Amino acid sequence: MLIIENIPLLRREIRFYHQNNKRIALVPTMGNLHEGHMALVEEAKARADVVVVTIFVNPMQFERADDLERYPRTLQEDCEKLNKRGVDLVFAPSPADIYPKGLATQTQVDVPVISTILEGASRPGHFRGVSTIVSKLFNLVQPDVACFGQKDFQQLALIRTMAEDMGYGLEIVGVPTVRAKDGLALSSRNGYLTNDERKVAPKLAKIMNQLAERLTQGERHTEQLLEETAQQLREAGFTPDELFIRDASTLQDLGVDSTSAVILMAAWLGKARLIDNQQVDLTQ
Ligand SMILES: Nc1ncnc2c1ncn2[C@@H]1O[C@H](COP(=O)(O)OP(=O)(O)OP(=O)(O)O)[C@@H](O)[C@H]1O
Ligand SMILES: CC(C)(CO)[C@@H](O)C(=O)[O-]
Ligand code: BAL
Repeated sequence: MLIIENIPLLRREIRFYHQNNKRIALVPTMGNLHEGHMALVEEAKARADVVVVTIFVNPMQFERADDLERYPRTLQEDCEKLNKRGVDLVFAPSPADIYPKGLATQTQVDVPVISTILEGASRPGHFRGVSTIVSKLFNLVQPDVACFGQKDFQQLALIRTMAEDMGYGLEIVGVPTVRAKDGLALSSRNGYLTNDERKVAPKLAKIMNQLAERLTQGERHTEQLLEETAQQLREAGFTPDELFIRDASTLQDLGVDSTSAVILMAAWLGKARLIDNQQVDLTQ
């Protein structure tokens, strides 16, 4: 497995893959890899000849300096895990490689509406940072296919929109959320939980499942459902941050013709902001 830290060497390798007619799959990450990331790697392997994983803690998408500073950086362990999975190339640049002029004058890519609603409203600038870095990675790696987790539901929708609007002509694959046995969605930020908080954390998914069940049973009074869910979260020890029931394809409010809903949740537990989501079929 090649580990490359600068752009000229990456370009050389990508040129080589193209000359040999290799189909390239890209898996963008911020490192501190867990089994969720490995599911993306396996999906990428199944869909291409060559798998490129990027590890870059992207400063442009962090709206809080303390979050950026404490984000776990574990490059050596990450590379060992990726090597065992048969990844071909890891691209792990520094911020100076990606943003040589700094952030203030860097060209940005923005996907209107979707970048400022829901999670975008509570994390201003976050999605502009995501679309900018992912756009840059698409240009550098020139993949045929790129894999993203459904755990970051709005991010996946944002990237699909950007790829289509900008004519990238690559396939965007959404991979189902990998969970711990007790139901907690795997996330690098779970590492911020204390042992006691870790025992409480799976209640987020449980409460979400109960809400999904009520929607499946035909309940549609969303305001009341959300209020009751927020109360359940508070009683379990969370501080709810975001709680939405939206149309899964438009991310707008449910309408009479909505066929699929998505529950989007973010809640604080101690120092960790946990997120989760679940799609619900409304046609049953
Ligand atoms: N549990 C999971 N199952 C499937 N995909 C996941 C999971 N966790 C993260 N991913 C995906 O891995 C990619 C990289 O995510 P990232 O490196 O931010 O990891 P993370 O664990 O989500 O960290 P955090 O949310 O704390 O930043 C994204 O496409 C993300 O959706
Ligand atoms: C897609 C991504 C790697 C861009 O920095 C990041 O937002 C993430 O890890 O989900
Ligand atoms: N996995 C989403 C990246 C972030 O929270 O910044």
